[in-house]
Order: sequence, then C-alpha cells, then structure tokens
Amino acid sequence: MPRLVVVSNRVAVPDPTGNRAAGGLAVALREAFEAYRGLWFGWSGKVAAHPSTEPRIVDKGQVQYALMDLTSLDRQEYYNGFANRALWPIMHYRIGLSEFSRADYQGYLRVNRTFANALAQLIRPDDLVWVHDYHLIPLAAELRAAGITNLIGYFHHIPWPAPEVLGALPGSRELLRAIMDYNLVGVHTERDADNLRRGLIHDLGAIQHKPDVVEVDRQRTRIKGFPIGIDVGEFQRLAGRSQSNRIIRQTTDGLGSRKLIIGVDRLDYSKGIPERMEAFERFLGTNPDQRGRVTYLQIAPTSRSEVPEYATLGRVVNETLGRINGTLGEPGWVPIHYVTSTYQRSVLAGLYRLAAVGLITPMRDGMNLVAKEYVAAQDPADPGVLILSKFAGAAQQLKAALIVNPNDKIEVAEAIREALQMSQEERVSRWESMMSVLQAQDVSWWAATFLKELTSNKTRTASRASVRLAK
Ligand SMILES: O=P(O)(O)OC[C@H]1O[C@H](O[C@H]2O[C@H](CO)[C@@H](O)[C@H](O)[C@H]2O)[C@H](O)[C@@H](O)[C@@H]1O
Ligand SMILES: O=c1ccn([C@@H]2O[C@H](COP(=O)(O)OP(=O)(O)O)[C@@H](O)[C@H]2O)c(=O)[nH]1
Repeated sequence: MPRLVVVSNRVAVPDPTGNRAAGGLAVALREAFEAYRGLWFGWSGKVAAHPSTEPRIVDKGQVQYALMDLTSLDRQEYYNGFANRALWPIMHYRIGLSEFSRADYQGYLRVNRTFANALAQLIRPDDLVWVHDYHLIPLAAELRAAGITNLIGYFHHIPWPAPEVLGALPGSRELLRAIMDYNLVGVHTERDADNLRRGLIHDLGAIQHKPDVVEVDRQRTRIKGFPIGIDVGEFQRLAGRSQSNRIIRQTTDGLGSRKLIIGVDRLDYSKGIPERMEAFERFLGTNPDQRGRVTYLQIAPTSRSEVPEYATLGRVVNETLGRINGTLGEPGWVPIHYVTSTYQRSVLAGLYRLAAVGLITPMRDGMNLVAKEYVAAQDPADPGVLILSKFAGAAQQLKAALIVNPNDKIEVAEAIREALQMSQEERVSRWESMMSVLQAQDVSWWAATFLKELTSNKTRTASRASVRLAK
C-alpha cells in the first residue's frame, strides 16, 4: 500500500485534552486518516519571527505530522488576505465582499512555494499526495516545478462558482491553470464539477474528452464530485450517551416543555446567521401562539476574526439578536440563545438530539457537515426535522430534508412551522431516507473513493496522455 501524504492548511494534531478544532475539513481528514499510514503536512497554526524552512515533525500513532510555522506577514497575506478575503467570498458567490490585493496574492504564492519546497524533500517515489482546499491551489504546480512526478490529487471543500463569478477575481486564470497540475480534482457536488469544467473551457479554452476529463495545453486532468461524509456511528453513539453530560442536563432542565431549534455554524457570513435569526423572528410574528413554546439555540464559534468582514458580521449578528430578543422576549423566556464558544462533538451530538429542528440555512456552503451530524444524532424512534438550504452541498444528498431558499424568510418561517407540526410517522420516514444516504456515503467511503479514483487506470491513462502530448 503506498504511503498517503495529506496536505492542508489546517492540520488537526490530536490534542491530549480532547479538544477539537471547529471546521469540517480538519474533522473529516482526521477520521479519514485513521485508515491510512502516512504523513500530514501543513500550517502549524503558529506564527514565528523567523520560521524554519523545514517542518517540525511530530509522530502520533500511524500518522506523522509535518508542521510549518508562518511569519505574521505570511498569515496576513496568505491566510487572512488572499485565501479568506479574496478567494473565499468569490467561491461563495459574494463578489461584492471580495477584496483583492496584489501583495496578498504574492504572499499566497510565496507560502505555496515555501510549503512545496519543504514537502518535496519528504515525498518518496510511491507516495500518493492529496492536497486539500483553496489555500493550496498552486501547490501541485510548485511541486511539479520542484521535480515531483507522483500522482497528486486535490480536493476543493468549498463551492466552485460559475465561470462568470470566478472571472471577477484578478488572477483567476492562473488559478485555473494551476488546477491542471493535479491528476484528479474532487469537489462535493456535480454542480461544482460542472462549474469548474466550464471555467476551464470558457477561460482557458480547455477541450473536454470524456464527461470528467479536460485538457489544456496538452495536459489532462479529471474532475469529479465526491460528497464528503461523516462518521455516522460515532455521532449515534455520542448522542445516545449524552444525557449524562452536564451541559446537556442543564439545557434539558432549562427547556422544560419548550421545543428546541438548533443552528451550529462558524461565525461566517456564508452561513446565513442573521438571515436565519430574521426568519425565526418572522416565524414568531406569524405564529404568536409559539412564543414561549420554542427556543432557538445558535452556536457560532468565532472564526477568522482578523478579517474585517468577519468582525462586521459579529456586530450585525449582535444587533439582530439584541433587537429580536429585546422586542419579542419575555421575563421568563429568551427567544434566541446565542453562544460563540466551540463545543466538543460529544456535547454537540447531545444538543442535536435534544433539538426538534435542525435549522441549517447557509447562503452557500461546500457541503455542511453539521446538517449530516444533526441527522445522525437523532433518536430513531422520535427524530427531529432537518431544514436545509438548497445552497448547501448536503442538499444534493439529503433530499428528504425540508429544503428552503435561505434568501426567502417567509419560506424559512413556514418550514419552521411545518417542522414543528410534522407527524412522527413523517419524521421517521424522512429520517430513515436521509440515514440510508449518510450510511452509504460516510467519511471512510469518501476518502476511499477519492483515493481509488486517484490510483485508477482512468486517472493514470489521462495522466499518461498528458505526458505523451507534452513530448
Ligand atoms: O480553517 P478555518 O479558516 O478556521 O475554517 C474552517 C474550515 O472551513 C471550511 O470548511 C469546508 O469544508 C467542510 C468539509 O468538507 C465543508 O463541509 C464546508 O462546507 C466547507 O466550508 C474550509 O473549506 C476549511 O479549509 C476550513 O478548515
Ligand atoms: O462548536 C463547534 C462547532 C462546530 N464544530 C464542528 O465543526 C464542523 C463544521 O463543519 P461544516 O462542514 O458544517 O462547516 P465549516 O465550518 O467546515 O465551513 C462540524 O464537524 C462540527 O461538528 C465543533 O466541533 N464544535
């Protein structure tokens, strides 16, 4: 079995205290890694005045971690700047929020080159290299320049937008060109795959050979959808034994006979948190009998707070929350509970199970693992109802959820009412249908399927054709 080399901006080194970072990628990769021996390379999360050009190696079980520190300028330009201030909003269809700066873009390229040069020293001839996410799109091009000829796959965890949207970003053609240095590119949905292939055809004049193979300047790559999954069994187990947890007991006591609606999202404008609060406000306005009978808990761990648009969002959420709780709350009842701490998965699983409704309404989302976790954590005999935005990748799979347009507050408010009134029979039937998808396409399936495709004859044939064409 070849060694697996995973590269991602965030590296989830196991923490002896059991704390886990919020964010789906780190969580999913750690689970995927449990099946493979290998190396996980990426940013340590730390800043140093004079970082070493060689990674710090940490051995934990069957995974070796190779961690790079960044300078504060690197973090500012590469992570806060280009990745999260320019690319993230564009990829989430928010052209108006995208702030491009040439200095940030140069910093992004610089960090990718530094990472590639350090990683190239660690790669062995038979290693499979799997790069993750938008922070590292140019990494394969830099690895190729450093002489690495291994199979290299890329997984893009956030939406890939329509060509007209990506085209608004200066430098987008270079990013598209860099995609071609991967042997296989994975995205969450067929919609994303189609957008990327159309972008390559539209902006780089790519030729499409088979439905999933494109060629640019005699180089071929395959682009396919691989929806990421979760560890379903783990969430079932965690939820099943959560009643003994202090936070779960306190929440249960505090609720009394009230029903709970839950939202769990990083504090990110792509998640639609203020819009969701306003939809709940609308629900309370049109269903006055529900006041005092239902509580909406929004868990929103602070995220990327050095990026100005995230700080602005924090203020907007506080204002929206204050207005709604101030105008609709009563001495014995607060309509919206809002917390910005990060909770362990064992606590989240218990809260998901307590909630009659999972309200997951991102404006755009690559997948949204929380939607899947909510479903997995339900009591099979008395499951809650998932309300899910049609713009989350998860909506392509969880078709038995109540699918809504997050821009339409009336529609979301009506879905809340429908969910709270839904018969047990319908809840069970929708839940069973979603669980069968989650079980068939869990996180192990996702990693195994991507890696099988990366090493498949189809991928090797397309790559060999590239080499022949280039000669
Ligand atoms: O690392 P951060 O800047 O703190 O952000 C957390 C992660 O956010 C994004 O997650 C995405 O990946 C999930 C798993 O595939 C997916 O379900 C979700 O829709 C995406 O938003 C980001 O892509 C990761 O790189 C970040 O680590
Ligand atoms: O307090 C929290 C909030 C979130 N999460 C985890 O963070 C991930 C969020 O992933 P998702 O795909 O929903 O969104 P992302 O943050 O990656 O955009 C999920 O696995 C959550 O269980 C967590 O562990 N603690």
